[in-house]
Order: sequence, then C-alpha cells, then structure tokens
Amino acid sequence: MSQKVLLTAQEVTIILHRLACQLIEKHSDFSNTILVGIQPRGVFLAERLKRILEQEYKTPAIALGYLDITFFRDDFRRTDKPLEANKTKINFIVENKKVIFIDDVLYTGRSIRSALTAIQSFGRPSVIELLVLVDRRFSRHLPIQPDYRGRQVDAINNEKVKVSWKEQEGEDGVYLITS
Ligand SMILES: O=P(O)(O)OC[C@H]1O[C@H](OP(=O)(O)OP(=O)(O)O)[C@H](O)[C@@H]1O
Ligand SMILES: O=c1cc[nH]c(=O)[nH]1
Repeated sequence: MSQKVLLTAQEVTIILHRLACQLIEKHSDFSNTILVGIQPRGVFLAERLKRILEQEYKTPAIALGYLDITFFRDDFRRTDKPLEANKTKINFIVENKKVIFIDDVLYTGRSIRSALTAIQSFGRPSVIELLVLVDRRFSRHLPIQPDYRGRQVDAINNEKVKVSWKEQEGEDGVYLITS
C-alpha cells in the first residue's frame, strides 16, 4: 500500500477559506440557509466552514445540522456486517430553506443520492446545493455534481482518496491511497 499527499494542511486551510468566500458570495448573511454535514466525515468540514464563516468573516450565526444516510443507501441490505448509524441532528425546519449538503469526498454520488432521500423527512427545501472538499472526477454513477468544490482529483479504481481532519486524525490533509 502506498500513500501520496494530494493536499497539505496549509492547502486545506487555503481551500476552506476560498469555499467560505464562495458561500458568502452566494448566501450573503445565511439568514435563509442551512449547512448540513453528511455523517460522518462531512460533519468535520461543515463545522470547520461554520467556524471560519462566523469567526473570521463575522457572519451571523449559521444553522448547522448533521444528516446520517446509513439506512437511505440503496445497498444497505447488501452487507452481512451489522450497520452502525451515526446521529442525525436537524433541529430546525428545512421547509423553503436553502440547504447546503457538505461532504468530504464526492465519488459515485450514491451517498448524496441517499442524502437527498433522507432530507425529505425534514421538509421541502427551496433549493439543495452540494459542497465537497474533493471531487473525484469521471467516477460518477449518478447525475450528481458539486456546486462548490475544493479540488478535483483523478483517481482510478484501486485508489482511495482519504481526507484527514485534525479533530479526528491530529492533522488536516488529503491523501491518495493505492492498495
Ligand atoms: O460518492 P460516494 O461514492 O458515495 O462516496 C463518497 C462518500 O464516501 C466516503 O464515505 P464512505 O462511504 O467511504 O464511508 P464513511 O462515510 O463511513 O467514511 C465519503 O465520506 C463520502 O461520504
Ligand atoms: O476515494 C474515495 C471514494 C469514496 N469515498 C472516499 O472517502 N474516498
């Protein structure tokens, strides 16, 4: 197994600030906007963006929720392992709100397809956008594309993009793992 650095911690920081600025351009004071981190790893990114927006760009407080998609996946019956769901925490009405799904990696698009189903239980947003840190190009199984992307990456099937977060792994970084 080998590992190549795709983004250093410093590059991740620069990209997060660029994404935060793109969000401000589109959502201005976020009064009608909700960030939704896709569990588990999109939550780190969503929390980080919220912190940058509020603390560094002085936006008003931004609503943030967590969405677990485990039982909304189309393949959840295909595994013999017991499934472990994460927490869904959406303490607000999404009806007529602008929802931004946030995840670390976009690959086949199946996780986001599941998120689109899962969010329906909380109402009908006026619009749903997608922000990802890494967009694995040419890998989609479904017609799903990001509205905001940190970096596009070309990777082949025996490769995996791994995003590390300092909250979880001790350091930010994006790696290409070849098995
Ligand atoms: O576009 P897709 O093909 O759905 O891939 C993207 C998903 O893959 C990763 O999660 P993964 O399914 O590896 O599991 P994890 O969330 O438990 O890390 C990642 O965090 C995305 O949610
Ligand atoms: O490369 C990939 C593909 C799916 N999910 C990841 O986290 N990385």
